[in-house]
Amino acid sequence: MVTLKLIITMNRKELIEQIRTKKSFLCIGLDTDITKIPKYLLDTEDPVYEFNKQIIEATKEYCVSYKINTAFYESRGLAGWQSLIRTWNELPKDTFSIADAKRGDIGNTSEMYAKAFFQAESSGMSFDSVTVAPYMGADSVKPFLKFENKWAIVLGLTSNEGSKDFQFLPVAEETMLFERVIQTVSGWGTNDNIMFVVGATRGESFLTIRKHAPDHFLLVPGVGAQGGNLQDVCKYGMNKDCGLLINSSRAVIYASSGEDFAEAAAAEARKVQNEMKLILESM
Ligand SMILES: O=C(O)c1cc(=O)[nH]c(=O)n1[C@@H]1O[C@H](COP(=O)(O)O)[C@@H](O)[C@H]1O
Repeated sequence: MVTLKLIITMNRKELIEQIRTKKSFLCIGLDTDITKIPKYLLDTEDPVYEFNKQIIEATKEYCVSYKINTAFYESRGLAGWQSLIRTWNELPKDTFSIADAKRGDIGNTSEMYAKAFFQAESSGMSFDSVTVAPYMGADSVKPFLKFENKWAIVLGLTSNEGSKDFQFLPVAEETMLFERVIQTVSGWGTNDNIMFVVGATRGESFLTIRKHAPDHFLLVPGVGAQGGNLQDVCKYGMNKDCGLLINSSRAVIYASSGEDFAEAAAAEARKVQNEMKLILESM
């Protein structure tokens, strides 16, 4: 039985304050694969939760956000959902929480997905935000925007190779599909309840994205294991409020496969935070 924590949401102003206070815009991804965690943890009741708890404790001063990729939990059935709920419960109040579930369906189904990640009374979890795929259009995204103080983080331009299959297709003269997505989705909500995912591997495209979404926060995965460049992302993607949450998952949480995994994760997070501090100071 999991005891629910007091639910406190984080709005845009509070997120910006956290970035200024911690001098960090790092989001740590808890993509916790049970086959990759140190073997000694497998003797505990909930190894994935135990791993996450130690990672969170060791890294919380260096980041402003945690992103839990739900696939790593859903793939383990009931035990995985329990690890997910317990981990959500451990997330510090001063961090912005992201359920990276990439949901989106017809309206009444999207509403159920929103309840699954936002409404603790029904699901046991209340994340600040959930990642949403926009392919099914307005009625699939808007249900996520009906929840007060909650955010939809909509896929804009993704970091993977396959992003070239559709996202760069021209839909009008000098307009690519990802641009149309960002222009249109921006009109469905505000920069207080919509962010966009933009892959760090797309450094050159941040200028284009900022033309369409100058004030929105961007969630930027792809630094670390996928090789995206932090300096380039900041150069082209930052706005006056910082406007970026940079995610790193594997490079932080698997910095060591030994019993020192939490200290190694802290050292990696500190290294990225130090770089971010210098960038913020030079803004
Ligand atoms: O929405 C995402 O978070 C996401 C979008 C994207 O374009 N690329 C991408 O890598 N992600 C996620 O970001 C994380 C990246 O993990 P690392 O490559 O290990 O840092 C994973 O959870 C991915 O699912």
